[in-house]
Amino acid sequence: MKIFLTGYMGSGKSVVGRELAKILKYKYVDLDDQIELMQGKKINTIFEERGELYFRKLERQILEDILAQKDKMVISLGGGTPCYGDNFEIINKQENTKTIYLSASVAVLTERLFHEKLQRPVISHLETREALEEFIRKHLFERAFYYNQSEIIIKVDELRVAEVVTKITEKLK
Ligand SMILES: Nc1ncnc2c1ncn2[C@@H]1O[C@H](COP(=O)(O)OP(=O)(O)OP(=O)(O)O)[C@@H](O)[C@H]1O
Ligand SMILES: O=C(O)C1=C[C@@H](O)[C@@H](O)[C@H](O)C1
Ligand SMILES: [Mg+2]
Repeated sequence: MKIFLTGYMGSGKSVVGRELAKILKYKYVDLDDQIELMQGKKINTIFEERGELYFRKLERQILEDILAQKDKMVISLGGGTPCYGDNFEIINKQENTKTIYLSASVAVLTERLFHEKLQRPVISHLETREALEEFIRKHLFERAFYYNQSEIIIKVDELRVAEVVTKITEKLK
């Protein structure tokens, strides 16, 4: 089985995905890390040098590579991956996949991302907490349409990472 984690930046796809893979003894792939590895560049640099569209094409290519692999895997998608082109459709078309939306509130995302926005080119220009919150509110509203197409939805605001992992393993039974 391939388990795909979806959700907004800061929802915990990477930290939860890594732990979930350990517990299930599945291979772990972080789509963003994979892009950086293949390009030998940070995502920030790719955005700066080539722009977002180029990044989205890379993201799509790597998603296709992952889908072609046979291993049992946990895949942490990028925050935008399910929202571009037919990325979500090609995931759902595959047999034996589960998609899981880590759903966090605007307040929690703002709190987490304010300290980490510089690694994330989509939000790095937002200087104040208020500007970041306003941006996330609108952006999450647009993107939630895609994230909500995931088969399992976990509300993560009140949960520690280990608790999110436990919830997921229970829902997978
Ligand atoms: N359940 C949680 N409780 C507390 N902190 C959390 C939780 N989940 C994630 N975090 C923290 O939030 C930050 C963002 O998490 P993470 O990098 O996993 O998000 P992401 O969904 O992978 O984001 P991106 O889409 O940008 O890759 C990290 O500092 C992480 O430790
Ligand atoms: O939400 C987004 O559009 C992004 C999220 C990150 O995971 C990275 O894929 C990149 O920073 C873009
Ligand atoms: Mg991540």
